[in-house]
Amino acid sequence: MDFDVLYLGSGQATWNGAVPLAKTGVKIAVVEESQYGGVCSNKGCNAKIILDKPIELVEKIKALQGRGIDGVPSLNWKDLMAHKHELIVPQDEHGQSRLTNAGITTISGHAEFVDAHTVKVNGKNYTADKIVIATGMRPHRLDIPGKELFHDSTDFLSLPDMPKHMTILGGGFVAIEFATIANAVGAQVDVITRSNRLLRQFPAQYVAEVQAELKDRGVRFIPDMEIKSAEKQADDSLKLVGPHEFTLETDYVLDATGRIPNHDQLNLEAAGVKANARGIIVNDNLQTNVANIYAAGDALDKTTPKLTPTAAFESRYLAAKFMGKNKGPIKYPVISEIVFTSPRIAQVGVKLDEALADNERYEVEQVSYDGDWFRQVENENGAKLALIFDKQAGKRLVGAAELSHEADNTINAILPYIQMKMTREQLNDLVYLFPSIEYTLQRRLPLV
Ligand SMILES: Cc1cc2nc3c(=O)[nH]c(=O)nc-3n(C[C@H](O)[C@H](O)[C@H](O)COP(=O)(O)OP(=O)(O)OC[C@H]3O[C@@H](n4cnc5c(N)ncnc54)[C@H](O)[C@@H]3O)c2cc1C
Ligand SMILES: NC(=O)c1ccc[n+]([C@@H]2O[C@H](COP(=O)([O-])OP(=O)(O)OC[C@H]3O[C@@H](n4cnc5c(N)ncnc54)[C@H](O)[C@@H]3O)[C@@H](O)[C@H]2O)c1
Repeated sequence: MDFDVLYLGSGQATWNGAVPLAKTGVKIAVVEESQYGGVCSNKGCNAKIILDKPIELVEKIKALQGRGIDGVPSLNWKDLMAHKHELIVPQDEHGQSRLTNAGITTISGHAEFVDAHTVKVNGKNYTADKIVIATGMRPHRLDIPGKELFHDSTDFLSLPDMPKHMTILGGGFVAIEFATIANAVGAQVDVITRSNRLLRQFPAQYVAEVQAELKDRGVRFIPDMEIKSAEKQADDSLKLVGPHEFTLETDYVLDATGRIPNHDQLNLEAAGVKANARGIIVNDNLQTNVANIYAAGDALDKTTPKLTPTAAFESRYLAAKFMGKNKGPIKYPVISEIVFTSPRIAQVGVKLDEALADNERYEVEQVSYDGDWFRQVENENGAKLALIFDKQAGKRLVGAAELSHEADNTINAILPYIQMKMTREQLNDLVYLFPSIEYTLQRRLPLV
């Protein structure tokens, strides 16, 4: 065999485990057909947050007008994009050197199975004892006439000029985060959804507040609408056509209707690996139906969220298994999620909507920050936190959700309490900085 372990794809689901595994002397190769480091590093989370942060900053400055700050700075898309390029362009090279510095062989090109132990790249066969499929997902594209006129999240993250009128199809993470960004830098934004519910995985009441805020800022929502076709007009604008004589003229269409796994391009049949439209099918050891082939990250058919931290967790789990350190099934910890809207919505553990629907089991404490002096330092109105307690487990804290500009920090602070099932005594032994979100939470959390 050429290698002990061959990883297909170089994203979070690969390098988090492959790098420490290589340091134990295991002979590893990674095949990558695009940019090293995968979607998150090159055309996902990192690029998005660079464009988002200045927008959050301006929102915070707006809230302090007349409270010590006079004047709102303007956002400049071209410079913002140049700043993004400066930070993101080196990620590809950095992603490759992170692997080679650990002694991993990198193979650039498209991988396809030849059999269960052999993968072909650029016409050359490579054999390995174990193979990990970590090939992630790509944007789903609507299959309608005129679809070639649409753009995806990767295009948006490199847009040289912000169009005057942007139309976004979909109501998920990408649609709403990018609507927030495009609106903030001055585009007229329309969001077209096939239902009337955005961001299904987040609390309905918080999503409604984010949607109302976006409407106030000028975003138009067109619910219950499925676009049937698109055509280019003489003046280069685009015309979208829907049922009941619906038409809309726009300058740019972002198709944000989800992501699909890349396994259809792996010749899985040659290895006999089973998959479905959601991803590669694995058991609770992340092992496919073919004993020496495993899968991790977005490539999986899984119910856990397809996010960077879950891909990294799975990658570390497999590496520990290959080191012989971990023989049991994967045990996911509580998982936190955030949508980078403005304000943000973040959550961890048991979901708020589920808790509200089951008051036999859960007790929900709704906390408003409007009367909290520390959270009013930035004059943020309407920020709120929900704490979810399990009545059947001694009223233990099992979930939390927050709507605020600081939701990421709050939920990160609450996560260890839930994951570690911390008691009041253990919590009292933590001496936090003052003033800080963690300090305020420490006093507020009624732990058992
Ligand atoms: C716009 C956007 C924003 C996001 N923001 C966030 C966020 O804020 N927080 C968060 O947690 N998650 C976010 N995500 C999700 C996150 O990017 C993914 O969950 C994460 O990248 C998954 O890592 P992965 O290693 O499983 O897959 P990927 O990062 O997709 O890596 C797979 C790699 O495999 C390569 N590949 C595919 N097929 C082949 C082949 N046949 N041969 C060789 N190479 C192949 C691909 O080129 C790719 O580099 C975002 C995603 C997008 C699109
Ligand atoms: N903040 C974050 O953590 C973050 C940010 C961006 C993306 N992501 C990850 O990336 C993945 C993809 O995000 P996304 O926004 O592309 O997908 P998504 O699944 O969140 O949203 C897809 C949207 O498109 C709609 N849709 C699907 N098919 C459609 C059709 N045929 N016609 C009209 N609408 C249709 C869905 O109803 C949904 O509103 C998610 O799994 C998410 O985990 C995470």
